[in-house]
Amino acid sequence: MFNRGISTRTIRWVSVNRSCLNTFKLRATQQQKETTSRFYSTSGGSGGKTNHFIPLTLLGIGAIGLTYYNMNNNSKPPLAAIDPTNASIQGSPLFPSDKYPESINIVFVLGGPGSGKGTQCAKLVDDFKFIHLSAGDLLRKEQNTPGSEFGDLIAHFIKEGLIVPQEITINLLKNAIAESYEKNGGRNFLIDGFPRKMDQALSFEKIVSEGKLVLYFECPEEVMLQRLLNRGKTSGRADDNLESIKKRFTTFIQTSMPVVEYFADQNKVVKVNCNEPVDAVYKHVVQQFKEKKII
Ligand SMILES: Nc1ncnc2c1ncn2[C@@H]1O[C@H](COP(=O)(O)OP(=O)(O)OP(=O)(O)O)[C@@H](O)[C@H]1O
Ligand SMILES: O=c1ccn([C@@H]2O[C@H](COP(=O)(O)O)[C@@H](O)[C@H]2O)c(=O)[nH]1
Repeated sequence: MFNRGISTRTIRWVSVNRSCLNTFKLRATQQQKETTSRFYSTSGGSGGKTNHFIPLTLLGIGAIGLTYYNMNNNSKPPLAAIDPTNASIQGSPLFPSDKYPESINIVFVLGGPGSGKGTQCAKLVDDFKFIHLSAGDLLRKEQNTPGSEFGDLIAHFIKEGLIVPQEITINLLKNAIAESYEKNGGRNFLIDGFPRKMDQALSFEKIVSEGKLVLYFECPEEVMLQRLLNRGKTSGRADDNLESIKKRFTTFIQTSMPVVEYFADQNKVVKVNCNEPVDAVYKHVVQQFKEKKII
């Protein structure tokens, strides 16, 4: 019924050749630099003519050097040609809200790493038969699928605490939702740890379905850090270590919080304090869901 495969158009950039992974790594490094540099970018201030001269000269030399380098390395595809984050996903929603007003309820579950999203989702599944789809779990599963051409790429982004190119994650989610819908019909879906970036939020609603609500767990960083370090003793996750955790926190604040704000502006966010015992947090969640008529 639904188109399962990751479309040719979607993966054209990945199947160019294996050396693409290096380009994505470059892209990942750029993603890190871009977000970090936001802290340092200031407008106006002390710069006079002499202050601009040196950086501009260096920039000019750099541009010439880069052009020369590219001319001699034309076996590598230009970054923009294969950069999936530049590609806007086209298509009509799998579940348009006018056709599926009631049968599909999408709840996005967001919160910092270790805030307890998975723990609370598991309880909602037990009590209310939600379908729980964790974007991180789907990515890890794809990463561990023998022969997956995305395996190395996903592993790299996860270890660096960065957001995997949206096409991959959205297609994994879209397929999982379609599969569940075929099997069970309309249901309440908890989409855990997604959308983590604005492009994902916009594309998902364009090609899958509108999000009805965002359950957002608010938690002090220190609490999340201790939870993750503790989980790391047994989880076997490549990103449950201090270095990756710090990167994940940075990505969350700089890249994922704007998504929460975007949905808050639409009055779709319910906020729950997760710095309480599991059952106390759960009580708040259930209460909020009842108020919003999700359950
Ligand atoms: N309210 C809580 N109090 C104490 N510990 C908790 C609480 N909620 C979850 N934990 C523990 O904290 C750790 C992280 O929880 P969980 O995996 O649910 O977080 P998460 O938000 O899904 O994390 P990630 O985004 O990294 O996947 C787990 O070991 C879990 O048992
Ligand atoms: O939409 C998403 C969701 C997750 N990721 C990557 O996966 C890891 C782990 O996610 P968890 O939700 O903590 O399991 C996350 O740090 C990202 O690197 C993603 O890229 N896109």
